[in-house]
Parts: sequence; C-alpha cells; structure tokens
Amino acid sequence: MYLRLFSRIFSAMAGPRPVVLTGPSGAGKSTLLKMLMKEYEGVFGFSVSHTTRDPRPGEENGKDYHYVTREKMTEGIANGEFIENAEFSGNMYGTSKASVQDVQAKNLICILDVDIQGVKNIKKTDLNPIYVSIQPPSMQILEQRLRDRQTETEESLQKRLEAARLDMELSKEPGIFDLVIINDNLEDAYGKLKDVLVDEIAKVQEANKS
Ligand SMILES: Nc1ncnc2c1ncn2[C@@H]1O[C@H](COP(=O)(O)OP(=O)(O)OP(=O)(O)O)[C@@H](O)[C@H]1O
Ligand SMILES: Nc1nc2c(ncn2[C@@H]2O[C@H](COP(=O)(O)O)[C@@H](O)[C@H]2O)c(=O)[nH]1
Repeated sequence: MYLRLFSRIFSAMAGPRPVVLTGPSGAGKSTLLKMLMKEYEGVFGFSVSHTTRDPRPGEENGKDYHYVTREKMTEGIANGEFIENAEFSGNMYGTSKASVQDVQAKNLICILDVDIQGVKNIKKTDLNPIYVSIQPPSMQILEQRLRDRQTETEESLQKRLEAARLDMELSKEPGIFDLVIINDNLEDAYGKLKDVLVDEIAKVQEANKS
C-alpha cells in the first residue's frame, strides 16, 4: 500500500511523461498534434526543433522550428546543446535540451515530432516518453498526401518516400513503440491517440485545477 502511495506521489512530482510522435513524412503527425493542442489548450507544449531546412509558407521561426544554418546547428551539437539530432532528406534536424526543458518547466506534456533516428537516440536518454508511431495506410496514399500538401519538389518528395520505406522497415522492430496508429480516417486516428494519452492528460488537468 505504501509503495503504491509513494509511486503515485513520485509520479505526480515527476510531471507528465513526454510524447514522441514519429512516422514517415506525410503520415499526419503535425495534423494530429495540432488537433491535440487545439482541443487541450494548456495541457500540451510542442518541443520546437531546430532545422537547416527552409521554412514553408505559413511556418514561423520559433513556433514550427528554429531555422538555423548548418554551421550554427553543428556548433550547437558540438556544445552538447541537443538531446538528439539527425540528417533527414538532406537537412539537419534536432531536439535541443532547452526546447524540452521550456515545456517541462510549465508542467505540460511535451510533444516531440521526430523521425525514426530520433526515436532510436531518445531511447538512449532518460526522457522516458510515450512512443507513438503514425503510419500511412499505404505508400500510394502517403505519396498522394505529400503531393497534395504541395510542400516538396519532385526531388525532395522522392527523398522523403525513400526515407518512408526505411522508416517502415525500422519500425517493425518489436516493442519499439507503445502504439502504432494507421492514419486512414483522421478522426479514428485522433481518437486512438487521445486514448493512449488519457492518463497523462488527466494528470495535467488535475494539476491545473489546484
Ligand atoms: N487521415 C488523413 N486523411 C487525409 N489526409 C490527411 C490525413 N492526415 C493528414 N492528412 C494530410 O496529409 C498531409 C500530410 O500530413 P502532415 O503534414 O500532418 O504529415 P507529417 O507526418 O507531419 O509530415 P512531416 O513529417 O513531413 O511534417 C497534410 O496535407 C494533411 O492535411
Ligand atoms: N530526429 C529528428 N527528426 C525531426 C526533428 N524535427 C522534425 N523531425 C522529423 O523530420 C522529418 C521532416 O520534417 P519536415 O518538417 O521537414 O517535414 C519528419 O519525419 C519529422 O518528424 C527533430 O528534432 N529530430
């Protein structure tokens, strides 16, 4: 009985567990995380990654990403400022320690949107997140969604599809994710995502009441 009580107190003190959303580019990670942040205002905080890719129309520096040069990013990595970093489709991406700390300091559920290399590297840390993989129903549908999004050149699209094949292969490792969601119908996928996060959401909502 005491053990359960201590474990409850400890888990409340430790704050909510972060969430890692991963899956091929175009699978629907950003769409789903935006839905979560909209429905649960004051519960989730996005870990703003650094990247060397150019901003897309509508993206904001400091909100979607910190857009930096390759030199700046390489320097930050060498200085130990990043929890993880990866090369994806010709650009660098990385999660800084500060981006996660900023969210956790507010006692929010920190959401990280990272590729499969990021998952493997985060597994070597003590972050202890919930790992959710968002997968497309098929490669054909993924390609169509990426084309319809109109963010890629033919060259970058092909690179992303190649990375998607590798992601799907590496994601077959047993037990690597807490949950795999096939994002076919968006509302169904969103429902499954909320279900796996229900305990962490309740923790933050409870803390917000007091
Ligand atoms: N269930 C769905 N049905 C139809 N279209 C969808 C669905 N989910 C997402 N989309 C659309 O697919 C496109 C890709 O989604 P999104 O940008 O969220 O993917 P992503 O995984 O965040 O990609 P990236 O890793 O490149 O940022 C978007 O245009 C989005 O509106
Ligand atoms: N390992 C990391 N991967 C990241 C990070 N931030 C984003 N990503 C992943 O990159 C691709 C492409 O993203 P896009 O915005 O250019 O479409 C996608 O799979 C993201 O999940 C990061 O900090 N580390």
